[in-house]
Amino acid sequence: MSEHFSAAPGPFSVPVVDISAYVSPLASDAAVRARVAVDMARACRDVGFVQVRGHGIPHDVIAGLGAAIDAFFDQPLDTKQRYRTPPQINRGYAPPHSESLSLSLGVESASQLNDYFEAFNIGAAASEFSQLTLPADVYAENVWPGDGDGFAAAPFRAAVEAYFTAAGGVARTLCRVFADALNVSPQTFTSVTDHSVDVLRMIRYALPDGLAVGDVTPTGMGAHTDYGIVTVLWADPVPGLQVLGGDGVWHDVQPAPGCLLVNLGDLTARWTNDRWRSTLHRVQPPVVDGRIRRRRSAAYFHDGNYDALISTLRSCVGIDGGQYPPITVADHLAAKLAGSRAGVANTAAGEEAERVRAAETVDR
Ligand SMILES: O=C(O)CCC(=O)C(=O)O
Ligand SMILES: [Fe+2]
Repeated sequence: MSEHFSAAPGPFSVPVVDISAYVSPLASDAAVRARVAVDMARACRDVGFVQVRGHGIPHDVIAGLGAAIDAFFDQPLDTKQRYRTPPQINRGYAPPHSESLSLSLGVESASQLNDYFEAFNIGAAASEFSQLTLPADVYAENVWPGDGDGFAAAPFRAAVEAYFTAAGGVARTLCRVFADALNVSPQTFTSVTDHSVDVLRMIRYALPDGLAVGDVTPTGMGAHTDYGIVTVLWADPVPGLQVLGGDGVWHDVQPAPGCLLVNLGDLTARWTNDRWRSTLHRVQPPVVDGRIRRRRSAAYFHDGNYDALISTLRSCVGIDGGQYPPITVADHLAAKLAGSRAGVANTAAGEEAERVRAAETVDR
């Protein structure tokens, strides 16, 4: 049976799904979980973004992350630069313009005012998997900042690690929901995520003082799709994130109160033969009197084991066959990161690049 995978008709909105029945499965009813899975399936099919409520991350862990982000980024640029790593290592400090997200799709950055976000990345390190031999670049060791003027290293690390663990738990819970929503065994996910390439990217959007913006709208982070299985996003509840709807228009999206934003990545789109969407998004914080409103975010990327082979699920192939050849997580991530971090345009993303160009003509 073939299925039509176009966007749902009607106005754009990001559905809210409460996953608490999966966070505490022993205290919940199977019928309630089944309802959650149905709602999740619809959101993944129609939008590719979900407002996730009932995720179970304690308020103080989230508050600790916000304080840690402020503490690190408030330091002088020279101090932050000490924690830079080579572009192929997704760890440590990334100053403004060091990543070009639009190049991950093969679309050149149109302006110097693009990709002005700064980031600090941590991730799953090879030393945490002593029983496995993992590549040292993909599973790079973390670069933790030292004490600085007014910056205390130990509480920063404790807060960031606490959030990393909690967000990883949410990503794994989501995979249990996804398995039910796709009617596949939970092992479909657990078998490719026991040493998942997970990264937390903490981000701050700020324009350099005195920069003349003119009538250009700067883009904090260029249009892109995420690369992996699923992304769990915490963000300040202010405008900036824009999601490309099935209507070809960019829509502003903010986290709803008490919710984390969750979006699917390219590997899930490949797995499901685009039955579920890896949705294009970008960040464009509004400029008021030459200044942008403070915006912080933290994206937890759950990308799967580097050596996992992602082949379209049998139930999603349909009569036309799958459109994606099998690919390892490592090969897929390498092509994407070569674009965003090393400036080599990804030529394998023609369809997404087309959608970005089409939306740009609607924009202006
Ligand atoms: O800052 C945001 O809200 C989104 C960040 C994002 O899309 C990413 O890091 O991939
Ligand atoms: Fe993203």
